[in-house]
Amino acid sequence: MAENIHPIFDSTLTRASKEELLRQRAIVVWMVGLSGSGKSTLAKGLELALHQRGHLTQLLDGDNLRSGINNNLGFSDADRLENIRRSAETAKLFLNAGLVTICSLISPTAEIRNMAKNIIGEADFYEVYINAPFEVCAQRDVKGLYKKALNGEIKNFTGLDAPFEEPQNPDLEIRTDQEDYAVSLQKLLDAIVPRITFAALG
Ligand SMILES: Nc1ncnc2c1ncn2[C@@H]1O[C@H](COP(=O)(O)OS(=O)(=O)O)[C@@H](OP(=O)(O)O)[C@H]1O
Ligand SMILES: Nc1ncnc2c1ncn2[C@@H]1O[C@H](COP(=O)(O)OP(=O)(O)O)[C@@H](O)[C@H]1O
Repeated sequence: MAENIHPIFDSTLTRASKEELLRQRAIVVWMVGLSGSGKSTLAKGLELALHQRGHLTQLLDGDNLRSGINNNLGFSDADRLENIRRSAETAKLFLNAGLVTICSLISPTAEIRNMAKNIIGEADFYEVYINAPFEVCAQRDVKGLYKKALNGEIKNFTGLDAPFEEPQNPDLEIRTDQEDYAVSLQKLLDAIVPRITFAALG
């Protein structure tokens, strides 16, 4: 626990000043779902579509974060909790810089997602459940991980021998087993664009 620290607080240059500069409202879009459900594909697509509409964005994807800031973490419960804690703290930095911040991490338990929501703040946390059943993800097996996990070559694999608790009350649910990429992306855009559209006050 950090002691004897005194964070600076600048009341002149606020997040609102930065949002005004960027002509957008900042938000954290937190995508939850099994490996292979479509998080990274949709996160990338959403980021590009928003960029093309003139928004400044930042994508934080689990695999990428685990290649850098989280590269000392594995897939135990404790490491996943720390992985999400650091990822949420990182997202909060981008949020406070006024960016539309898109996070795509499995985030497998209610405890983990609540922690992320508490770090970021409920008002700025938009949870999207990218839902595809385990069997569909295993069939897709984009990275060959399901085959390895089912052969016992990977331990603590989400949905197999590590838990995945479905979000009970997400802000948005996308069924990637029932709708194609274009439909899924459009649903995301319909939900997010109004929330980041800048409307000058007064
Ligand atoms: N055991 C196990 N279980 C699940 N996933 C595994 C595992 N080992 C490696 N991978 C790869 O790690 C990516 C998930 O990392 P995350 O940081 O999103 O996971 S978590 O939120 O901490 O649970 C995940 O990426 P996605 O497929 O994009 O979800 C995998 O590429
Ligand atoms: N509606 C959809 N949205 C996103 N991806 C989809 C959809 N339908 C099928 N897919 C496919 O599912 C796979 C998802 O892989 P990926 O985005 O890497 O998942 P994750 O990041 O959750 O592990 C891709 O091969 C993608 O083409």
